[in-house]
Amino acid sequence: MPAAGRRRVTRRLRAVCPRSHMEDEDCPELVPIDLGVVHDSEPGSGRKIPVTIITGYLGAGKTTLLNYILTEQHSKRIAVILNEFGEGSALEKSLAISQGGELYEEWLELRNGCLCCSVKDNGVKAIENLMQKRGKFDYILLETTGLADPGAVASVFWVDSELGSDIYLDGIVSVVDAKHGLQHLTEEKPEGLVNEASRQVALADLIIINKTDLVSGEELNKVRTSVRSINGLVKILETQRSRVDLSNVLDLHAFDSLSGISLQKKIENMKTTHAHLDKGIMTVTFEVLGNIKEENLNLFIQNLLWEKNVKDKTGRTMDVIRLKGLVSIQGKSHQVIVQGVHELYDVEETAVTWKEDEKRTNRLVLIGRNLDKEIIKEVFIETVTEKHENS
Ligand SMILES: Nc1nc2c(ncn2[C@@H]2O[C@H](COP(=O)(O)OP(=O)(O)OP(=O)(O)O)[C@@H](O)[C@H]2O)c(=O)[nH]1
Ligand SMILES: [Zn+2]
Repeated sequence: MPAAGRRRVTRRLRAVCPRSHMEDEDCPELVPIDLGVVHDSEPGSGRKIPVTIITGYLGAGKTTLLNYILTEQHSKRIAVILNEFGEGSALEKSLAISQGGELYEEWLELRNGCLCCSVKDNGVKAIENLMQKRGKFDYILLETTGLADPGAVASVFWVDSELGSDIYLDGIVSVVDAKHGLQHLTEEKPEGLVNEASRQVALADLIIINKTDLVSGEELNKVRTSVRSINGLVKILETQRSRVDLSNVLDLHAFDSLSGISLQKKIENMKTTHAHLDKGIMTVTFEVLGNIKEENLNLFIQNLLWEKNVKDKTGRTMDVIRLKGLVSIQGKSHQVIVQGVHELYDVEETAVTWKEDEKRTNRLVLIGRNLDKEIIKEVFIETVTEKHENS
């Protein structure tokens, strides 16, 4: 039984991948090839290690950002995981650990290769095992390949807190190339697939538009507008050589209840969505007053993310990539935050209480395709006001 007021729902059979080794319970082991000095592993410290995913299209400036963080941040022992973590085939992973401005690289062997899908929790386990051998890191930075879907990688790390993992997902940072970003974002994929660049922007908690030295103010404006039209919630920074104030990148707590306060501000400041010309990804937000039941909220989210039976006017399935919300659950004095990535979602109480004179309300933000705000809002109202019997 999940602890009261805290619930992570994962539907593993659906949420993972079509491969056949789902039954395989073997844990891949990250093996440090050079077993050098073993550091204190601070037993029993109970401290959880944040993981920041750094994504962005080919050549956007991800590695430049990583290197910048490693040179700027001396006080933390940062582990950097490079290359195709989370993708199927590679047997070796390079893992670089930085300490005191020096970088140690290690090659890691994955015994049974696949870190994605079935082994998703084991991927985290592998890092935990390594920390046991090598001492704890303070922070983990993970660079995905330019064509990766960060949602899949995020799912690996957004693990059930009840599993007692040492690691938590802190945030997703996407680097966008100021010069070529627009071209990547508008690229048409066959069969109406979402292009990778848009997906990376949709999932991001922070966007860094990099290489601003290569574009005019007007071009930069276009990229910014395009990014904003996809993700109405994300913070956008503009950089050269990915030089960014690190407090904007690290410790975002974008996936836990601590983000409740900043989420509220962001939702309040969000401009109402403007009409969209393209059929790409966009952000919609709506608000419904009153208290709702948690079971009805679950039903709403599951219809959207799992059953995918919410359609737009023309019968197309609404495809939600990212979901965030602050809701008011009946009988709970605290605001509740809802988070979703692909088919995983989480409902968690925040530290913020509803004030006595405050109107109880539910605000949701959805990022995805074929989203029709009016229809979603209607479906939400229907679902939360309907009487669902307890069996
Ligand atoms: N002009 C300019 N070049 C930059 C800037 N930032 C990075 N670069 C260059 O762009 C190239 C790609 O940068 P990387 O950091 O390797 O990009 P990446 O996203 O890690 O690339 P992949 O891992 O290959 O997808 C390098 O040659 C960088 O030196 C910038 O702000 N301006
Ligand atoms: Zn790179």
